[in-house]
Amino acid sequence: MTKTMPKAELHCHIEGATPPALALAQAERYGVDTSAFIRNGEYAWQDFTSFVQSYDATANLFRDEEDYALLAETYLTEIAEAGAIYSELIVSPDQGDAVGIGADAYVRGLAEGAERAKAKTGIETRLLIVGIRHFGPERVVKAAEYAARRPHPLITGFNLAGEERMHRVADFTHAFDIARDAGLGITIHAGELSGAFSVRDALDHIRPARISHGVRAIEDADLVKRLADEGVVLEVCPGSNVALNVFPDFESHPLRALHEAGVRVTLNSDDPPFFHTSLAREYEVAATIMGFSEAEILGMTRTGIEAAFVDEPTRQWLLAKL
Ligand SMILES: Nc1ncnc2[nH]cnc12
Ligand SMILES: [Zn+2]
Repeated sequence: MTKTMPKAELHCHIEGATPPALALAQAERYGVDTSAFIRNGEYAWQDFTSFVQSYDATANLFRDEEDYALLAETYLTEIAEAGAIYSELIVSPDQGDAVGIGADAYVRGLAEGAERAKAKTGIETRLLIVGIRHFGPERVVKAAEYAARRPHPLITGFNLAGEERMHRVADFTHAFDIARDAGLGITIHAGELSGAFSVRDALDHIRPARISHGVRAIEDADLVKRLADEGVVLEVCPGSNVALNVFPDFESHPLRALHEAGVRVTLNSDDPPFFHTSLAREYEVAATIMGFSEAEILGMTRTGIEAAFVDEPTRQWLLAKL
């Protein structure tokens, strides 16, 4: 039912979108043993900590500008062929530093991949700079300062990801102030690994337009009402949440409850092959297991475009495609 529907996503970590076959090809090229993190053609991990280890090992298979161009082009072409018209990729300047090419070459490569995918398929892409929470507040400030320099026109937003159980949201207000003052769109991972308090902290200290996940707000009815009243958009990633055991199964996932409470929700894939999902599968699960109608799903896509970190002419152009 959802196969031919137009799709949009606001939340995908680009290295987390590496198809295992591409990771294996990169590993072969650089002579890397992948047996610790790829088994039988699938990513291997047991919990959030080992997921991050597998994620980082995969990311480190991309070592020059062209590698990052290939990664972005591969992923964006795949989702465009499945109906995606818009994608926001979460990108980490720390990753450019980790592989020794620096943030500028890293971003240039990803942007080149986005341009190639757009030329082939028409998909529109923006890049959101992410600070990594478990690297600590100082490194996150550095990521925000990098984003605030607006090193590439496709960079339109700032996010905070990583281990949510480390530090408190209030430790990152300075980083978000820097990003907000630079005119970037603001979103933050909260209410995924930690509970409703983390979402409330994000609203109180950061005032984000959107929240990455936010689903554990469901633990607090007053907070759900606040999200609805304030029109904060949740980037919901059901497949990721079930894979990481935030909720035991799709039947008990709160997407429908949040939607019925009037919260603005969108469908996203997070780190698709790590969580045995794809943007197309998220749409299909919403239809077949969660029972959303075609009109409701189209409404979530529309919400995604309304909340996208793009200029107004681009937003209107994307909305006209729905
Ligand atoms: N699901 C997730 N939560 C927090 N940080 C992440 N980085 C990549 N995927 C993530
Ligand atoms: Zn995420």
